[in-house]
Amino acid sequence: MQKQIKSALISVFYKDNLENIVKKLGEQGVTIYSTGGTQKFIEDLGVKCVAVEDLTAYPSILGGRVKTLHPKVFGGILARRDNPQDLEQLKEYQIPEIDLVIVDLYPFEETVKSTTVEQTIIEKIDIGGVSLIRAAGKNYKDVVIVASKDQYADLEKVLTDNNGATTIEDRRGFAAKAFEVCAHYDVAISQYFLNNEPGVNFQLSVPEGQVNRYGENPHQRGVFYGNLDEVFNKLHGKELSFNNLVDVDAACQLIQEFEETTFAVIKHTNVCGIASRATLKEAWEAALAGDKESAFGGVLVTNKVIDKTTAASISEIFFEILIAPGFDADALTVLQAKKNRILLEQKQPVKSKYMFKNVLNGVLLQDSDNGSYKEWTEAGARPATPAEKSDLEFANIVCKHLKSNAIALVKDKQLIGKGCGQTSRIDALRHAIEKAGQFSFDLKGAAMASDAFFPFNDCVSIAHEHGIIAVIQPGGSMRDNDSIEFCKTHDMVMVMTGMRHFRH
Ligand SMILES: NC(=O)c1ncn([C@@H]2O[C@H](COP(=O)(O)O)[C@@H](O)[C@H]2O)c1NC=O
Repeated sequence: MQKQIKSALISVFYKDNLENIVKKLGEQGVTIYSTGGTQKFIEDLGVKCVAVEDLTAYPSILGGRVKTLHPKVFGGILARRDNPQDLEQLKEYQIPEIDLVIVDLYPFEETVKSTTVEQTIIEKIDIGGVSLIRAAGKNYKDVVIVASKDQYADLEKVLTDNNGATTIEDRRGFAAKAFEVCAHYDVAISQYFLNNEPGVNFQLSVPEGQVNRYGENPHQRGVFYGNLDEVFNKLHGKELSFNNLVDVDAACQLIQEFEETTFAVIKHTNVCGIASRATLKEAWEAALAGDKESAFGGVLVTNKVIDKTTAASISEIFFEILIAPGFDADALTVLQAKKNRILLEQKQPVKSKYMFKNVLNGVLLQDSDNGSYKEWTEAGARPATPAEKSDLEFANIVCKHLKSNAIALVKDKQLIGKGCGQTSRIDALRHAIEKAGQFSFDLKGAAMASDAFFPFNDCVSIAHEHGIIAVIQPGGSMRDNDSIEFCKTHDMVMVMTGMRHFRH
């Protein structure tokens, strides 16, 4: 049923972009009630407006903490227009009906970001505004609720297209958004009180959901809740897909572990090629050489600005996405020659405090795996040489970013073989060795990382057969000694970090 707006209560924090609405309401003869600052804004536009204090016959008190919280306001919003007793009571207490409520809440989240002064933050917890939104949302059958400045344009459209009349579908739509606004607002407040730690309930409210073309597969829906623009400037290419976003995240998480000039190639969240070198072009070539076959259609990432020479070399292969902290202008020209590539300039690191996973009828939450060991224990035949040490450290980081069970084989800061997502560690090693063989890498003198301990000495024994001389692993198996003894008697280095990096 169409309903004409005859009266409105407006109480907004941000007044910008409200002019047209106020003027339209004025032209349409709508009675407007308003609070202090908003009232002044409306009157300055030359539109008539009734002060809420005049409606309630009560002043704004406690420095504005109580201004709209009054039965004369809430009665007019909550009264069911098809309920004779409600209407009778409105008459009895001289309460006018309110058909439209426009609120923009105190900016709580922005305030938390801009100050640590508790009192300033607490004062930005809106009480009256949220109550108005809830009341109008509850009575959506009769009342239109505009709960945020983000909806001014939608209201303006209704006022223009329909001359101030709304359908029940319009009002229900506004109500749905209204409760979303309140829920998000309350989650932000509770996160503040919880110091951003997980509470008793699982609470997360991420605004700005962007619908992906589809989910992991075309028959699945997908939505990204987050703000890509905060992290990247998209310099070229189409919209990122659901799977692209997953890979981009994996790529960023990996590359930010490296300070030296490093290039990596990611496929299905796993790193298939990575190398650190003196120059970017060398790093790129060494990363690609690690597994040229898998690199096809991959996500490429580096921690240095892309120069023209490297861009020309990268351009020779087919890739989906290239992420870098910057692109030289001439490099960009080279890379933009093909339209189907996505080029992302990364503005800031990807920081994620927690990870979530839906399981059974709930959600698992854990800290992100930002941990790294303090000091390793030498447990093999001899201490690692500086070159072995750097390869072991490199391999350990790479392994942390591979799906379990994972093994990474590294030589001269280049990934030369990896096995991941395997159901046994020994299979992961076999696969890593096969990959190294496929691209003719000599494993003699290579370093091996394992994401978790070795339950038997089979892995170190196979590694030894292929010339691998240094091993990094967390340790912690009941039979650690079997692997340790093997290394000791076969002149192999073994270091134990005490920190496992499963990635299920
Ligand atoms: N206390 C109240 O009764 C109350 N009623 C409305 N507000 C808020 O006051 C603000 C508008 O105030 P003003 O019109 O004075 O600029 C809005 O953000 C609105 O959400 C209130 N403020 C906080 O709760």
